[in-house]
Amino acid sequence: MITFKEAYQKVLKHRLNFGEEEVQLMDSLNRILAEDILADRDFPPFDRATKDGIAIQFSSLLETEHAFIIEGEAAAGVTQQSLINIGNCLEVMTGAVVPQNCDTVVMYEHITIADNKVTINEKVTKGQNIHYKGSDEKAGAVVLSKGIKITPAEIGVLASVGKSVVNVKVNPKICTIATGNELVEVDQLPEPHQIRKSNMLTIEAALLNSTIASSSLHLLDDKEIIRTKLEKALVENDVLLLSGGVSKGKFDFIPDVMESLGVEKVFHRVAQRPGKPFWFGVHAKLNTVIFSFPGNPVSTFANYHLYFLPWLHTSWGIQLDNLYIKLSVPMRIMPPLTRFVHVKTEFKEGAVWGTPVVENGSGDLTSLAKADGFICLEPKENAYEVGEVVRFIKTR
Ligand SMILES: Nc1nc2c(c(=O)[nH]1)N[C@H]1C(S)=C(S)[C@@H](COP(=O)(O)OP(=O)(O)OC[C@H]3O[C@@H](n4cnc5c(N)ncnc54)[C@H](O)[C@@H]3O)O[C@H]1N2
Ligand code: MOO
Ligand SMILES: [Mg+2]
Repeated sequence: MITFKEAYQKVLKHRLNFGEEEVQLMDSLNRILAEDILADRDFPPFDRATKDGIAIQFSSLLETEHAFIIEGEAAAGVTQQSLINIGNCLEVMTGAVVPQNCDTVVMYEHITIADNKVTINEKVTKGQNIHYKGSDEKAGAVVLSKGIKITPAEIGVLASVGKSVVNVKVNPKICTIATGNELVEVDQLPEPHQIRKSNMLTIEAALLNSTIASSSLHLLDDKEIIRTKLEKALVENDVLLLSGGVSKGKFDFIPDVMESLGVEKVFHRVAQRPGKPFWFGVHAKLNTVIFSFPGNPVSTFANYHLYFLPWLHTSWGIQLDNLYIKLSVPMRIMPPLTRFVHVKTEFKEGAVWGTPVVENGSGDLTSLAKADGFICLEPKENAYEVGEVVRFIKTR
C-alpha cells in the first residue's frame, strides 16, 4: 500500500490540459483567468478631484485675505473646464476632471460661500484632494495576472479596462457516479434497508463551488450494467468521480470493470484514514482520469478535497494555498496510516485553532456539517501537542 504523499504525487502527475475559452464578463466569476490583463489607459485616466468643493490655483492663496470669485463649475462626466482668471475658483465635484489652471481642491466643509465668493477657513496644501492621472497604474501595466481566480474584485478591474469578454481556463467534463443497490433518490422514502444517495450530491455541490456543472449516473451492483454505463461515460467525459464499490465486498466491482475497459490502475488503497480503499486510474487513449472514492460519505468527501481539488487546480496550472492551523487538543497518531481528522476552527489568541468534531467514523455523514475542514496528521512517535501547527484542508 502506498503512502498518502506518494498517492498525491501520482495523482498530480496525471493532470490534464483542458484548454482555454472566451466567456462573457459576468460568466467569468469564480473561473480561472487565462490571460494577463493590461491597463488600457492610465489609472485614473485624468487628474480626478477626490472631494466636492472648489478648485483653485495654489499660488493665488499667497495673497492674504484672498476671496475667490466662483467662475463656474466642473461636474463629473463633463469635459475638462478651465479657470479663466487665476485668482478665481471653480466649484468642482468628486470624480470631475480637475480644471485647467487649477492644482488644488478644497472641500466645501473648509470654505464659506457668500455672494458668489469663497473664503477658505483651513490650512491648504498644494495638490491636495487630487488623484493624479496614472498614479494607480500606467497604461500597459499588468493589472491582473493569468492563473488567478476571478472574484468580484477582479470583475471590477476587468470591467474598468473594457473586458466584456474574458479568456478563462476551460472546465473539465465531469460525471459523478454513485454505486450501490441500497441507494434511492432524495425524493423517495427509503425502505428500512435502503438509504438516500447523498454522496454525489455533495460532490456535485462541491463542483459547483468551482463553477463546474457535472452530469450524474447511478450504477446498480450488476457487473454488466456497470460495464455498459462506464464504457460510455469514459468516452464522454474528462473525469469520472465515483463513490463506492472499491473495497473488498463481493459486489465491489468497480476496479475489475475499470481494468476490463482498458483503464490503467495507477494505485488502489492508500495508507490513510478515512479514504483508504481509494482507486485511481487513467484511460490513456481516451484521456480520461478516474477518481474512484470509497463509498463511506466522509471518505468520499475527504478524498475529493485531498486529491481531486489539487489535481483540478494543477490541471488549470495553478496551486491551491497551503493552510496551517494550531491543534487545540493533544493527539497520538500511530503508524502506519496518515490520519485526516475533521475539525471545527476558531480564532483565538491571534491564531486559528482546530478542534476535532464529535463523530462516529467515516459513515457518519452528519459530522461533515459540523466541521470546517480536515487536519492532516502523519503518524509519529510522540503525541501531537496542544498548539502544534498542522496542515489544514479547508472544506467550507
Ligand atoms: N473487508 C473489508 N471491508 C471494508 C474495508 C476493508 O479494508 N476491508 N474498508 C472499509 C472502508 S475503510 C471503506 S471507506 C468502505 C469502502 O467501501 P466501498 O468503496 O466498497 O463502498 P460501498 O461498499 O459501496 O459503500 C460503503 C458505504 O457507503 C455508503 N454509500 C455508498 N455510496 C453512497 C452514496 N452515494 N451516498 C451515501 N452513502 C453511500 C454505502 O451505503 C455503505 O454504507 O469499505 C469498508 N469495508
Ligand atoms: O476509508 Mo474508510 O473511510 O476508513 O471508512
Ligand atoms: Mg464495499
